[in-house]
Amino acid sequence: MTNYVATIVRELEHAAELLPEGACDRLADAILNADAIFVAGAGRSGLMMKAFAMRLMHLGLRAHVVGETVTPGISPGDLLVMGSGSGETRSLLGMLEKAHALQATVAGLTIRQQSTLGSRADLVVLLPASPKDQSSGADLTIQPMGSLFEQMLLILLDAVILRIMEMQAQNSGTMYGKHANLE
Ligand SMILES: O=P(O)(O)OC[C@H]1O[C@](O)(CO)[C@@H](O)[C@@H]1O
Repeated sequence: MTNYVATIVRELEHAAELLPEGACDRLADAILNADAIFVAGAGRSGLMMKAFAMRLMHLGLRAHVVGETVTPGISPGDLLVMGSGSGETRSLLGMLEKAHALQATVAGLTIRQQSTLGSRADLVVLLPASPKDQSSGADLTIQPMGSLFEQMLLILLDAVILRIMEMQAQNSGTMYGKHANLE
């Protein structure tokens, strides 16, 4: 019987080796230079972005999830971080244009530089994976649709959190003080 867990871990190790140099540093710098950080993504990609926003909040940063009822408007000096494997998810592209019109910076985490998100974001991090239609990168994964992308998104963003912790001399203890206490 195939050990699927081991197969997924091998896919992740391989994809991690293909990650562009300095991706974490560039994202960490953009986050620390922003007044507030907004995150957006659809479906499972969106869930990974929400997990990231939670850790940004634990770091004491002003983090918001686009679409939540309590999310304020974006302003100049803010950063919108979007995760989309295809880089073409329609609901996200409207936000990208709007954020630019409002003079916010956009960071895009996607697979293809030639996608709309990859070509229009101010800061682009390319993740080696396959988009949901598996039109490219299918040799990297046996998993369905965008699963490898979504896993890499979570791992890369967790690495960005570690980088910010290092830059700010924070640790799990300082962050745990901001953990939800009404759960
Ligand atoms: O990451 P993308 O290309 O924006 O696509 C998001 C969509 O893909 C999925 O994550 C499925 O792989 C859906 O949950 C979601 O609708």
